Amino acid sequence: MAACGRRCQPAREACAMSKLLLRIGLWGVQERSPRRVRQILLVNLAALGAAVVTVSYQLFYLAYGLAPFAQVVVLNGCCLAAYLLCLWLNRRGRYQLARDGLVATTSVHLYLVDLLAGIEVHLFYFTLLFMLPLLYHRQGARRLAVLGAVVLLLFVLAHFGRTPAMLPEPILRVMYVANAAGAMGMIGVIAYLFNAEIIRMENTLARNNRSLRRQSLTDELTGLMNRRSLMQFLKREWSRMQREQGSLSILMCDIDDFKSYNDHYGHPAGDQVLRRIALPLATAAQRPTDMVARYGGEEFTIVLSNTPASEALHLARRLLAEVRALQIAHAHSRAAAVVTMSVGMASTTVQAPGGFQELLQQADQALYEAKKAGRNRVAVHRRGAAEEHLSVV
Ligand SMILES: Nc1nc2c(ncn2[C@@H]2O[C@H](COP(=O)(O)OP(=O)(O)OP(=O)(O)O)[C@@H](O)[C@H]2O)c(=O)[nH]1
Repeated sequence: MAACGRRCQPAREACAMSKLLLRIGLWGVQERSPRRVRQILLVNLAALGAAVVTVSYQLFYLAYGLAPFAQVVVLNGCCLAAYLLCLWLNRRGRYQLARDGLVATTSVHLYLVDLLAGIEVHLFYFTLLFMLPLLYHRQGARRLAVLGAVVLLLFVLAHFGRTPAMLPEPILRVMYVANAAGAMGMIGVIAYLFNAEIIRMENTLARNNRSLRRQSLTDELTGLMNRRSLMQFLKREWSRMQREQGSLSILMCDIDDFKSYNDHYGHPAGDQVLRRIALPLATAAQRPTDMVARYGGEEFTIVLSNTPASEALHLARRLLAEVRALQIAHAHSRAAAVVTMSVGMASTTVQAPGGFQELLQQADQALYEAKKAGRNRVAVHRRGAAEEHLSVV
């Protein structure tokens, strides 16, 4: 129930008020469970509200003359102590007792005040009824219905069973309006706070969902897209290519002799290499329709939409040069004295049969050829008129 979200901006004052109420209602509360915090807040605010109303009445009796209201004044004093006790119980961690004590005290208090002085404070039963589902949300519908029925019964009994009012008509009218306004106001405040809480929860949920989705599509080590998002992207681009009669190229990149790099320099150093190599790859494919993903292990995949084979090959060569230019020493590589990579490339147009899985497979075959031919080079899967063949360039 802490801070207001961005939605509070247009209603800054209202937000400040809810913050103040939250601060008052949760003063000294150490609890973390949101449900428990809501209950404590509600009990504290209701106990404080009841205490304020009771004190107002005590002041009124004091000004008007205590004698005719002696019984009510004593009753008010006892109930005031009980409301304060509820606040104290919450601070001591006796949450259930505080809640039950508040509901019991309020029920009896309202009933007896009406019975003894006929002041129509039973209007506050509306507030109590509104609060019950929020206070006893775990109790089940049946128990809640029973509690609600008891409160309603008390309301009816108080309404028809109260003594004739001891106050003259104009004062009584004003009190009636004040009680009605007080009961409605308290319902409004509670509804406002809970609505603010629902909005805050919704925002948190949406934020968490976005973050989870990002995590499920991203490779943690390199920050590139992962294999799952690669597949989703390829599926989408494949359909787009077919719709728009375009072309698609795939580069499958694999670091050379990475096992021996790990063996000699250690796994953390290997991780660092993966991160460093991810950078030129990510910056190389920058069109919105391009994608770079970590396919798995030390293998990266680049998808280039609407890119003919000649352009894709140019990019592949540039990438090989950029990785070499990183100058990461690799004394145990069979390809060079620095870390290098091999690239397998496959391109297709809409006229070509097969799906994107086939294209991936072709790029993989080309990568195998590049490795076989000595690493640190590009191999292209070419589709001839009569047959397919691979060429290392
Ligand atoms: N540091 C690190 N190593 C990884 C990671 N994922 C895979 N590897 C390592 O990458 C190595 C890949 O080895 P191989 O598939 O034998 O290939 P290679 O040694 O690179 O040889 P060629 O591909 O034939 O050049 C394995 O030793 C894996 O443990 C990772 O996230 N971090």
